[in-house]
Amino acid sequence: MTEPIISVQDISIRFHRSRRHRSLRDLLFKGESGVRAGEFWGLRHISFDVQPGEAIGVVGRNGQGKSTLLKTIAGVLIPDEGRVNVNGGVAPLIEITGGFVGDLTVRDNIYLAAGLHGMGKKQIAASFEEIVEFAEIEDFVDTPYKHLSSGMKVRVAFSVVSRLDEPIMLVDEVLAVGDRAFREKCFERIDEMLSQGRTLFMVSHSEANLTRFCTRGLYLREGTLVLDGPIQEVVDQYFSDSGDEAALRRRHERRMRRMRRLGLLNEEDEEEDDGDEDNLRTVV
Ligand SMILES: Nc1ncnc2c1ncn2[C@@H]1O[C@H](COP(=O)(O)OP(=O)(O)OP(=O)(O)O)[C@@H](O)[C@H]1O
Repeated sequence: MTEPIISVQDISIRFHRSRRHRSLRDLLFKGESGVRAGEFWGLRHISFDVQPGEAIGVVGRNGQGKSTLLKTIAGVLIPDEGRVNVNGGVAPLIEITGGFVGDLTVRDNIYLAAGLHGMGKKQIAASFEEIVEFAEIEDFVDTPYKHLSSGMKVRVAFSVVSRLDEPIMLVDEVLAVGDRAFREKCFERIDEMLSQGRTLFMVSHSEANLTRFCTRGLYLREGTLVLDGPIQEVVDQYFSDSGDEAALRRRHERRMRRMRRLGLLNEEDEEEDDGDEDNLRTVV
């Protein structure tokens, strides 16, 4: 096995319920092993290694630590305990519009964002047309960023960040903002990046997206890693734990359609299966 590109060793992150940011005092006096009143563990004792080129899907219900984990890998959050080693640059497609400046034009923002990620002026100029074209905002390059619609903002940000030549990509649910056609373009771009051997971390609640891109899954519950394994196994466990009957039904229907296409299902089987909700969990 090669050297891991990401190594997460027993990390924990403590949050305060009533303060968005921890104070300097919190950062300096962190000797206690537990949490103080009003604090909780956003992440607790998380460990895993990632090999270059792996595509990892992170699942879990809302508020279980998925974004916190991605932000830690991006270096935006520093763990209170444990260590994270990231051996390569990161293209963070998470909260991607965050670094953009509302009063600056789209053009200036493209130069600013790409520059902050280490692209030289010449390099940006060479990619500028392509970035604008991918985002489909040709008519708005001199418009202040704040006047774009939220979908257009995400397009610009995705277009810039996905152009960065970084070996690690972090993708959060930001893509949910784009329309269907643009989302498909983004997915093609992610496919392209994966085929170049980049490493992917993707947070998603969509089984289709998780199984399309990822081979391995990490399942977070209350800030702890409850399962690290093949993506299908992790997704199955997640949906079954969350009792998401609608998702189970959709998955069941997809499986039936697949079997029908392959000629593995005859009409009698289909009649028997109709409305058999109780069997749903065992079939999927
Ligand atoms: N900077 C912060 N300060 C205090 N609490 C925080 C901070 N960031 C996250 N949290 C809390 O940590 C917990 C985990 O948040 P996180 O955003 O990682 O969840 P998530 O699994 O990504 O959820 P979702 O699916 O809703 O995006 C939540 O309770 C959240 O309120």
